[in-house]
Amino acid sequence: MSPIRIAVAGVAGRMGRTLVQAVDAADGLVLGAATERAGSSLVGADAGELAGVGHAGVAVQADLAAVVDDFDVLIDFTVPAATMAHLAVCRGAGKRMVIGTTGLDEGQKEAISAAGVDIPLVFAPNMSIGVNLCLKLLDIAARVLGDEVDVEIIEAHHRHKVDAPSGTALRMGEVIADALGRRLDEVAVYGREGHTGPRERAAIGFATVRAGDVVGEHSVWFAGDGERIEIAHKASSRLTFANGAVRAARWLAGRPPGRYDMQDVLGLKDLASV
Ligand SMILES: NC(=O)C1=CN([C@@H]2O[C@H](COP(=O)(O)OP(=O)(O)OC[C@H]3O[C@@H](n4cnc5c(N)ncnc54)[C@H](OP(=O)(O)O)[C@@H]3O)[C@@H](O)[C@H]2O)C=CC1
Ligand SMILES: O=C(O)C1=N[C@H](C(=O)O)C[C@H](O)C1
Repeated sequence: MSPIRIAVAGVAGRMGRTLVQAVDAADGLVLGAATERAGSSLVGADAGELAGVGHAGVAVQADLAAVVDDFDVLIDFTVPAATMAHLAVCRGAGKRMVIGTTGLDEGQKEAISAAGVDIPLVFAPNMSIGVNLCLKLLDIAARVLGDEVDVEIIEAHHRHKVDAPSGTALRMGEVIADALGRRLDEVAVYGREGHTGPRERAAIGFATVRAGDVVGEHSVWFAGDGERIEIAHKASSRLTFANGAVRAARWLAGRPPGRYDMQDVLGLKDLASV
């Protein structure tokens, strides 16, 4: 069977380089193309050398459309505007996509859903198995604990991260709000300062830390009277996300068009809930 040819967008970024390492280590996958922002000094460099895995024979391109015949699946962990441009190219050319970019607005998320009519794509704010298992655990915890507890989501990331709260924290909030029959946009409280008054019972609070080289940490509190449950995940290597993206790229082969997420890839939607 011929290998699945992967394109990595934003290949000079923290995730871009890690994705090239993960593709290099994966059976049945080969790096077919790599892109960077137009104007980057790294356009033209060898993508394998950039990622520290040796010469790959894949020169970094500024324009995804120019290399559209060189890949089967695009893995995109970049910035929202770039992801939207790449989505248009992939939709037009019938290419599959794995999208990990966070910080997208509602219109951009709708554009991803619309592209899912024509191409199969996986879109998830966190590709790690552990976080996706936590999403399932959060759904169960919220259904069991109901309105008896206060829910607070605390996340920490490295100093370079540009969006807050993290896409993962927001997804955790959505899962919990859905389980409790609440609307996240009505109950979310993003940070607190000054004379806030007492806590609203239905609120779902978010707290954000940006510091040092923290890869990604999420902790959800379900705090009641007399006890507190915490469901927490700590990523210590970006390979956990990159390996999840590689798994998603493999899973997409032969799928009909649709917008999927990592719960689909991992088969977690089939697990019984409470
Ligand atoms: N879903 C998941 O599991 C995970 C998601 N993420 C998300 O992935 C995204 C990237 O994170 P990270 O790697 O840390 O960020 P980086 O800033 O390190 O990487 C982003 C890269 O994209 C490049 N880029 C910008 N515009 C374009 C363009 N038009 N074409 C090609 N490349 C472009 C940037 O170039 P330049 O710097 O020159 O502008 C940069 O090299 C974030 O949204 C983050 O939240 C991160 C980890 C896990
Ligand atoms: O920017 C990051 O680094 C990460 N972003 C994702 C998010 O916003 O949830 C996932 C991961 O925690 C790392």
